[in-house]
Amino acid sequence: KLNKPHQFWETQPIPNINDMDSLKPGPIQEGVLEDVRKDPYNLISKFEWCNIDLRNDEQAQQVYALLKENYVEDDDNMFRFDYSIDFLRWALLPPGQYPDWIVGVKVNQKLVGFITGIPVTLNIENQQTKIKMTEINFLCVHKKIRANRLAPVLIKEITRRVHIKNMWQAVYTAGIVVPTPISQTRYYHRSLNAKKLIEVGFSSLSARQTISRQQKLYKLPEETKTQGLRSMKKKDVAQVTKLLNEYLKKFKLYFKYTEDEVKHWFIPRKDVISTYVVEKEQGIITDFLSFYNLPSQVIKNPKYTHLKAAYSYYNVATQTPIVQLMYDALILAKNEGYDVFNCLDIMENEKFLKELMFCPGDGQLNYYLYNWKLESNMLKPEEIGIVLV
Ligand SMILES: CN(C)Cc1n[nH]c2ccc(-c3ccc(F)cc3OCCn3ccnc3)cc12
Repeated sequence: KLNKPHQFWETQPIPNINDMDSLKPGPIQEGVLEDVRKDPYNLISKFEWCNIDLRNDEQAQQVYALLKENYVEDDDNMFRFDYSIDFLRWALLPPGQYPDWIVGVKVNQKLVGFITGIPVTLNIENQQTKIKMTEINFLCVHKKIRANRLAPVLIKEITRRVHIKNMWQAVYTAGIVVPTPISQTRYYHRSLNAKKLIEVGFSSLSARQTISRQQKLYKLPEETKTQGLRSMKKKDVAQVTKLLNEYLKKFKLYFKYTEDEVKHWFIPRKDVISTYVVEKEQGIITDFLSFYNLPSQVIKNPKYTHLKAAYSYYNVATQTPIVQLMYDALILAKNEGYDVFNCLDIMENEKFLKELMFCPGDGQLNYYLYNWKLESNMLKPEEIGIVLV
C-alpha cells in the first residue's frame, strides 16, 4: 500500500537503521548519467510542470502566495513562515543557479506545488572530499491537494534534474523525521520584544512572572559593545571569504564559499540579510556576525499579523569573544525592529545560548544527506557548519 509510512523514502538511496553498519562511507548509489530519464516524470492529468523565473514579478508573487498560505507551520499551528519575495530571490538566485531547479506544478495556471535546488560545494567529514551537489528547499504542496502523492513526484523530478547535471548528492533539512537524519538539532529563541511575544502567544507567563518583569529581564542597551563593529561593505568580501572558509574547517559538514558566493550571501540586503564586520587597525577584519529576516504570520490574533524574527546565519568570532559578538547581534536585531532572535544549537552556538538568555523552542530541525553514507552514523549539532534558510 502506497501510504505505508515511508513507502517512498524506503525506495531512496538513504541509509536505514540496519544499513548503518553494513554500508561503507561515501555515495550509496553510483550515478550513471546515460541512465537518467530525459523527460519529466508523469503528473496526474491537468497538472503541469513549470520552471519558475523568480525575477519575474508575477511568477515570484505566485510563489510568495503559495508559501504564505501553505508552507511550514510550528507544531501548534499558530505561526506560518512568511518568506518575502526579496528573501526568495536572495535564497534561490545565487551564483551558478540553474533555471530548471526552481520547479513548480500548476493546475489551470494556478501554482499548487513547488520545490527548489541550488548548487553548493559541500565538505563532508574529511577535508579532502569536496562534493558539488544541491541544497533542496521549499518543498510545498497546496493544503487543498495534499495526499495526492504529489510531494514524492516533486522530489523525484528535482532529483532527475540534478542527476542530469551529473550531480548525485543533496543536503536538506526538515522539522519532521523521515529516513534518516544525519543530525537532529534544536532551535532556541531570545526574546527582544517580550510584551509582543506574550500577546501573540509565542511566550507565556508563569504565575510569578509579569509582563514588566519580563521586559526588564530581556532589556538590551541601545549601543553595541564591540569596537569597530560596522555594516559589511563590498570591500570586505575578500577578507570575509577567507575568514569564513577558514572558520568552517572546524566542522564536519560545511560549504566552501567563493568570493562571488560570499558577496551574494552576506552583502546586506534591506529586510533580508544583515551582516556586520569587526574592523580593527589597518582595516583588518577579525570577526563578523549575520542574521536573516524571516517573519512568521500569526495565524489568528486580534492585534498582530506577524512575528518579526531574526535568524542567526553565520557568525565568525576569532578575536571578539563569541558571547560579546552575539550580544551585539541581539542589540542590532532589536534596533532593526525584530521581536525575537532565533538560532539552532549548531556550530558554536551553545557557547552563548544560556548566558544570553535563549529559551529552547518546542521542536527540532533535522539535517539530511541524499545518497551519502557518513563515516559516523550521526553528527552532533556542534559538528554541523551549515545553515539552511
Ligand atoms: C530551514 N528551512 C528548511 C525551513 C524549515 N522547514 N521546516 C522547519 C522547521 C523548523 C525551522 C526552524 C529553524 C530555526 C528556528 F530557530 C526555528 C524554526 O522553526 C520554529 C517553528 N516555526 C515554524 C514556522 N514558524 C515557526 C525551520 C524550518
